[in-house]
Amino acid sequence: MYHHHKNGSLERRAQASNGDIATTNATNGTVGASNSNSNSITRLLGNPRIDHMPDNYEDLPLDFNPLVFTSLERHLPSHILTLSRDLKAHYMSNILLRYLPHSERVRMQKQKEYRLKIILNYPPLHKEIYTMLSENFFAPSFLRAIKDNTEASFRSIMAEPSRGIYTFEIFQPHFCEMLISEVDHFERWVHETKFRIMRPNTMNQYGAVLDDFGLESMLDKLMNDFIRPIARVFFSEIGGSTLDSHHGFAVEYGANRDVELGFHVDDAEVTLNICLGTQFSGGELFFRGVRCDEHVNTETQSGEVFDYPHVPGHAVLHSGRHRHGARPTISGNRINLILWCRSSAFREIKKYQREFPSWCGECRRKKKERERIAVAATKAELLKRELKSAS
Ligand SMILES: O=C(O)CCC(=O)C(=O)O
Ligand SMILES: [Fe+2]
Repeated sequence: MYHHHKNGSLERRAQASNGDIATTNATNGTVGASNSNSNSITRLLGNPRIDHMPDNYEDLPLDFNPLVFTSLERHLPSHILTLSRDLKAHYMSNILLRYLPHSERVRMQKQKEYRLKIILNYPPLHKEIYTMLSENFFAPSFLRAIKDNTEASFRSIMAEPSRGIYTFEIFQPHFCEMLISEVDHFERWVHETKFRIMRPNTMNQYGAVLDDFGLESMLDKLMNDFIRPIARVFFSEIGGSTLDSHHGFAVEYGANRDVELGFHVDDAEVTLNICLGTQFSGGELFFRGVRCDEHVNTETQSGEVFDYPHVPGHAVLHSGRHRHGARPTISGNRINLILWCRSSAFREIKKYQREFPSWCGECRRKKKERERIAVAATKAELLKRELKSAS
């Protein structure tokens, strides 16, 4: 991500990526894992068992997209196929890990150990927020819209105050309070035990990664069951229907906290930003148009300027490439839950796309400009011919 204050250039909000990978390539014949100290234990069948019905892995905490596991299961040797789902998942994880670069594998392993160390030691304050209980978490209007699962039902609870920016009520006040006190409780525990934690990203001094202290699976459910259905409708051209990993964290502003957040784009296809509270003034989000990598620092067009004042319990859903920042929180405290939702499929496809992306405001503007010039040239040419034949 890129970040700039008033005059500099945009900063990239750096955060170690979540470890998405491309699916493995099954060749014909046997795919042997290249590990010198295990001869033949991890061998896959080259041809899938078409008649085998694979397990569903969506509810397991896995390092890779559950769909990869479902596909890969058809390639398992028979002595593995009969094992429990957990063991099969473990076996397949080991295979998949070998397709990652060494550095990525090390990073994932370190993250796992880090999270485990926290989870084994940190005593949660509100156990009830660690598993998704939609009736207790969400505003009734939001739940109804998700249940209906149509564009019309989503539109009925949403505003789109500026192109590509959707706002709606999402959380019940009570749930916001519990989340805030859980984050406070965690911060206090960190302080008291002198535990060295990692901040959500390079731009925040404060705030906590919710995924690190036990909320990962709850947030995964939030993304899969509640946000992806919406993103599928409104962000389909930027991978909204294939969101498959997330980075979930809380940002805190006010006295003894961060003050503001500079201009940046997120390391996300789709960003969910929910204000949890409490009492504050200032802290507005400012948006300045969607940009592709190439145009991230280009000028803002007048139609792209949009400011949004946060409302507790309400969410803003936007493209991660929508350039934005947060104004200083002038008084009080503001705490927001941020869920960066990513699509490994979209990122993979993007690598091979040569055409201009239609979702970039600058690419669109340039294309229009080219069209305008072409039309003007054609008109001029026609006029010239008319004049010629008239004379
Ligand atoms: O403070 C906010 O509401 C914005 C936070 C944000 O943009 C981010 O964390 O990526
Ligand atoms: Fe952001």
